[in-house]
Amino acid sequence: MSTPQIAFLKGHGTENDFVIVPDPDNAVDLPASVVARLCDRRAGIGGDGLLHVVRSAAHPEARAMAEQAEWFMDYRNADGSVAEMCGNGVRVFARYLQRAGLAAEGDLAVATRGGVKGVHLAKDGAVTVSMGHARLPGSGVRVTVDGRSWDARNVNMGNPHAVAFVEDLAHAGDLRSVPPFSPSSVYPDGVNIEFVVDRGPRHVAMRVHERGSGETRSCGTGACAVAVAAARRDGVDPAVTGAPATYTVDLPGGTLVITEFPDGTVDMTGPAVIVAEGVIDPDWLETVSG
Ligand SMILES: N[C@@H](CCC[C@H](N)C(=O)O)C(=O)O
Repeated sequence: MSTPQIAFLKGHGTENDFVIVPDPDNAVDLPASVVARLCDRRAGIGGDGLLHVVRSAAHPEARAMAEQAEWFMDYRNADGSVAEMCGNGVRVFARYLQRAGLAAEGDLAVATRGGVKGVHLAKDGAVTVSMGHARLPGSGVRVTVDGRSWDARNVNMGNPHAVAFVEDLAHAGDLRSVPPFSPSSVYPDGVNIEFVVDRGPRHVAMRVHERGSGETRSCGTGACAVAVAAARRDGVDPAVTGAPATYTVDLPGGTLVITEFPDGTVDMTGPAVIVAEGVIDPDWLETVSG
């Protein structure tokens, strides 16, 4: 039997780039090995991750959310591993739905492994995601790169982050070749690590080493974790002041604006772009699926 043709798109949010595979009925088999080949920048299409677009009702992990959100973002990292949440991914996912005529400008809900997220597609092209609550479990960790080490704050945005304030972003070294953190009891499933410097009042810049993808040019959940960690470091807690706190976060691939509200929820706003679409060559797919 010949392999069926599978459509894909390519998109990015602040240069965190994704292969998008629309598959409403959850009919496409995407084992980790195939995802890793599709995300390979030389032998595949290339991406920091893959967005498998499935109707919630058709996916066992999302069926319970189908009443609240028609579409499920089945997110995979570039190495094929599964993650709970991807902030830039949700924005690009929503942009794809809009482009495909499956969502309109305004509000929609997207199911993720981290729960249902509210998304707003604005007229000016910006996309805002209600990311839910940031959790800051007490335990900190130590992050070491090239002989330098820093205390890092443990922030959970549905997925795990360790946020380290450094003197210079260059001190994070070559994050492509040096995984800066080894598995520990604090993060048995691995962790995303953010390196942060100040740029001005409520304005920071960061680099990130993503679990399952290596250094990327942006990470939405990471930017939220950084904004919340920076606020606490600055003595700002919206739950105490009763006023929202907004931080601007510069990343190598662009800028994200993060607001934490008095109820502890976090909104993230940034761009989302579709750059191409095509068809995966069935012969190639057969060789990598083998
Ligand atoms: N790039 C994403 C985060 C993707 C998941 C992450 N690598 C993990 O394993 O938790 C974002 O924009 O949030």
